[in-house]
Amino acid sequence: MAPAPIEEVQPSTKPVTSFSPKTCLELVDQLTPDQILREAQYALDSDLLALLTRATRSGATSQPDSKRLSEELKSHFKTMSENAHKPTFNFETLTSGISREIDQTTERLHQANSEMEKLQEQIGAAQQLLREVTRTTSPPASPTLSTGTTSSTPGTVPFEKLGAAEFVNFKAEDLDASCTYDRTYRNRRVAFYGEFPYRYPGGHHKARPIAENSYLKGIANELSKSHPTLDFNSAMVTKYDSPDSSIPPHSDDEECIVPDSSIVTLSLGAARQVIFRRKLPGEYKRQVITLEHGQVYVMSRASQEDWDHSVPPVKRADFQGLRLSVTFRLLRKPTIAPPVSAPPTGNSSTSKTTQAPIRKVLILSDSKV
Ligand SMILES: O=C(O)CCC(=O)C(=O)O
Ligand SMILES: [Fe+2]
Repeated sequence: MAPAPIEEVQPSTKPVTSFSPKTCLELVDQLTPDQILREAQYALDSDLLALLTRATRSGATSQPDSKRLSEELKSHFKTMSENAHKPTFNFETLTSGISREIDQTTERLHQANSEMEKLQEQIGAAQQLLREVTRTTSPPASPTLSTGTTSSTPGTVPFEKLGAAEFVNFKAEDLDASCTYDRTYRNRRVAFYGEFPYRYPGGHHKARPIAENSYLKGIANELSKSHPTLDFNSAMVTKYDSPDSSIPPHSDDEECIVPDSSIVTLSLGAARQVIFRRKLPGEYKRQVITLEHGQVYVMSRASQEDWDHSVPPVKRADFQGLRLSVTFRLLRKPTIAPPVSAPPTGNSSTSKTTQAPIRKVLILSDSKV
């Protein structure tokens, strides 16, 4: 059977009236449910009407064309129903927009990071330059001995050099011959004499009084006579008898040295250098003194917190021979730990010397070894 011809449908002849959105809403409010349905149907029809009009105008009366028209209608309805459920914003557009923003921000972050790295490099170079300039241009500090219990300020030096006259007649060889050395380090020997034992990182010495009428006693007596304010109760003789003989950087900061006392060193024999370094972080200062025979230098115990000192090795060709130093210190009376098994006495007025327990500590500071 031949398909019925499609009648041409005239577009709606309804008069076109324009309403403001407000009026439209008011009108919709007044419609009954049936009227709303009819209006919706009309809106839908007007789309269909337009399609049918287009199809008939183009003479689509044959079967294949009517099939095409029906396909077109189906696809039209499909699109309409899909659009009806689509959200008002496009999710994909939104996410791709956001990821583009993220990419741009990340790129800007990378640029900022590399700028920051460049700046840090420049700051490092500037700091290095400043250190160099400070090292080469800082004027020598005035030789003010940093004494007292507080730490020294960068402007002061940790030693004071005293005159040599009183000790020039003492001989390094004679002192060496009269000493009994009680410790031998890698390249120097040490003889300790004192009322109390002396313990430091890397070594310790038992108490051993300076013998009356000994050569060392003569030196100690001379020191007490010529510098009566310098108080000491021990003397340590160090023997440097080769170019390698040296003492590494260290501080005489042991607890057993009386905190506000002075540490006095006499140099006998060949001249050697002593190097002082300020050891606080961020502060660079170095002082070198050359000690001749008979010279004395004094350091405060407090300065040991901020400075270290050393006697470096010398070149073989520069080695001038035997040097002995004698270091006088004021040591504390050691505290005695109570016997481990002793029952509690219940006596709260226990003497101070029996209170401190023996503690084993791992010492990580530099040593005199
Ligand atoms: O020999 C010197 O001048 C330094 C000795 C010294 O630093 C020490 O015995 O602690
Ligand atoms: Fe020392």
